Amino acid sequence: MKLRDLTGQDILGNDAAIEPAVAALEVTGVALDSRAVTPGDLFFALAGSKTDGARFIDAAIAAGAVAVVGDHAPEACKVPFIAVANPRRALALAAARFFPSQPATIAAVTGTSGKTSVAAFTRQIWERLGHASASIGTIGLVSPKRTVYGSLTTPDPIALHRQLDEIARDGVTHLAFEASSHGLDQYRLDGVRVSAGGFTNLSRDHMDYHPTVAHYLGAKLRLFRELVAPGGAAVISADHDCSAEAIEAAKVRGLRVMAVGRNGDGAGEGIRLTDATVEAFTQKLTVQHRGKGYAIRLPLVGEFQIENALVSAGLAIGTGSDAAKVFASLEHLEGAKGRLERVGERNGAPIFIDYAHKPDALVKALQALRPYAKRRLVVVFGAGGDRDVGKRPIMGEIAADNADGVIITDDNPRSEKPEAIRAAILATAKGAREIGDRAAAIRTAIDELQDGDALLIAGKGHETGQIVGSEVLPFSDHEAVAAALASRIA
Ligand SMILES: CC(=O)N[C@H]1[C@@H](OP(=O)(O)OP(=O)(O)OC[C@H]2O[C@@H](n3ccc(=O)[nH]c3=O)[C@H](O)[C@@H]2O)O[C@H](CO)[C@@H](O)[C@@H]1O[C@H](C)C(=O)N[C@@H](C)C(=O)N[C@H](CCC(=O)O)C(=O)O
Ligand SMILES: Nc1ncnc2c1ncn2[C@@H]1O[C@H](COP(=O)(O)OP(=O)(O)OP(=O)(O)O)[C@@H](O)[C@H]1O
Ligand SMILES: N[C@H](CCC[C@H](N)C(=O)O)C(=O)O
Ligand SMILES: [Mg+2]
Repeated sequence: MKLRDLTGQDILGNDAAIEPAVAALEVTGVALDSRAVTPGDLFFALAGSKTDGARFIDAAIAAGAVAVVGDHAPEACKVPFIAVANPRRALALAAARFFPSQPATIAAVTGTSGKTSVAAFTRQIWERLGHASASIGTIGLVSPKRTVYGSLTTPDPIALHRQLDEIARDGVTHLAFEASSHGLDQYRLDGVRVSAGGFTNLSRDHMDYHPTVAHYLGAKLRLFRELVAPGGAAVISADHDCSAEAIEAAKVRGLRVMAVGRNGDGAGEGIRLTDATVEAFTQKLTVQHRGKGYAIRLPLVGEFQIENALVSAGLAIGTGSDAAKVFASLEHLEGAKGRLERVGERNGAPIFIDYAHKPDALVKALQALRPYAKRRLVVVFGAGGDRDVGKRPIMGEIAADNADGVIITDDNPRSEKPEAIRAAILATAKGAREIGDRAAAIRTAIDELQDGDALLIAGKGHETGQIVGSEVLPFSDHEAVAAALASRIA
């Protein structure tokens, strides 16, 4: 591929004038990290949160980079340097050129909570309707031919576009993926041909990264303002304070707005939830779409899963699937791993693993489990290190207010002192106990369960490791529960 194919005016903007000899350079790859450069690559020097990629230009050239793209030229550069106003966006668009195939139908979902669930549900709906379907997000890539564990919710643009190209060539026609606020803010998903965008909700999260809530919402709304293709669908949960702003952003772009939820547009394109009742571990729903009523038995615990299911249904309908078939398929949904997942019971008390690691999710998870606790509702949780410190006391208070027994333990301490993280939560979690060792905390909570209790183990969901310092130690809440239950039986 020639450099000009990756750096057209549409990618670089009008201020980038490239000499013909440079434009004709042969480029064999794109790279955003000097340590990953291979000979023939075009290196993108990105200013980041920890360091500046411009510091690694010489290292990239030494590794074989044939040209460099960045926003400010270094004093001396041994290979052609192309200056652009927005190197991150240029990288994503170049990556889309380099990895050109994409599934024909792509839905992206954003929102503080529910993205992983919506991506998984949308994939399952399409699958049931006979489409070769995949999802990409926090739990990695799930597709018919390959399943790859992921580390970021929205992968970096090179990894993302490479995966899109691979799955499209595998025959995947339908993809649902998660658009995190970091991903949107860092232009990781630019260049993806998004047919429909979904928006679940907005609550406190990532205040270590976004300077204000408005900035956080603004990042999420990039999905509608800039990324969903013209004429595409915007499926928006209508039951939140920010719903009107999201709907407005989509309308301004001329997208097909589908408002879903209790305030959804049941007479028109959206989906209105008209009734919901809990029945054992399922929920009976009635919904309305284009004026027609549908009854659905959703096989999931947690009121919030209704929102996720309706956004998913909207994404499938908004990309052309038959409404009646879509609603029928909701009866077969399986929750994403570690999302209010019932993993066992002791003395008749159900044990749930959930990924609630932010305040709103913790409230919702505890409220969802209240009907299953005739006696005590117990929660075991902590908070991740090197992340928003402000959420810790808020989550402590939520646990104290919404549970009858609270054990504060470690999540992923990362570079922080685990006892300091626990102390910040304990400060507001009145009556809570402290057991730092997560396996021991889970064991203790399970040991104490009696008939009529319910246990929530929150924060790590599907995770298979615990990040302590820079090490990832093998750890899974699922395995810890299984071990605790086995030790009681033996
Ligand atoms: C804070 C953040 O979002 N950082 C992301 C960002 O890195 P950065 O550009 O800020 O990195 P940096 O370390 O400052 O380095 C700047 C540049 O120098 C380059 N470099 C650096 C060192 C070197 O030797 N050579 C070199 O070229 C780096 O590759 C980078 O391009 O861009 C990188 C490439 O896309 C991401 O991998 C990286 O994610 C880090 C690993 C991360 O932990 N991100 C988390 C916070 C995140 O993105 N989470 C979201 C949300 C999850 C949720 O919703 O809860 C997600 O989508 O997962
Ligand atoms: N629609 C929702 N409203 C409120 N809370 C939710 C909703 N959906 C899920 N949750 C809570 O958030 C947790 C994470 O859900 P999920 O993984 O689907 O969201 P996510 O947006 O992908 O989160 P993350 O950004 O951490 O990857 C769940 O375990 C549950 O506690
Ligand atoms: N994508 C989120 C996941 C947090 C999960 C929680 N277990 C923690 O470590 O804080 C993050 O990286 O901020
Ligand atoms: Mg997720």
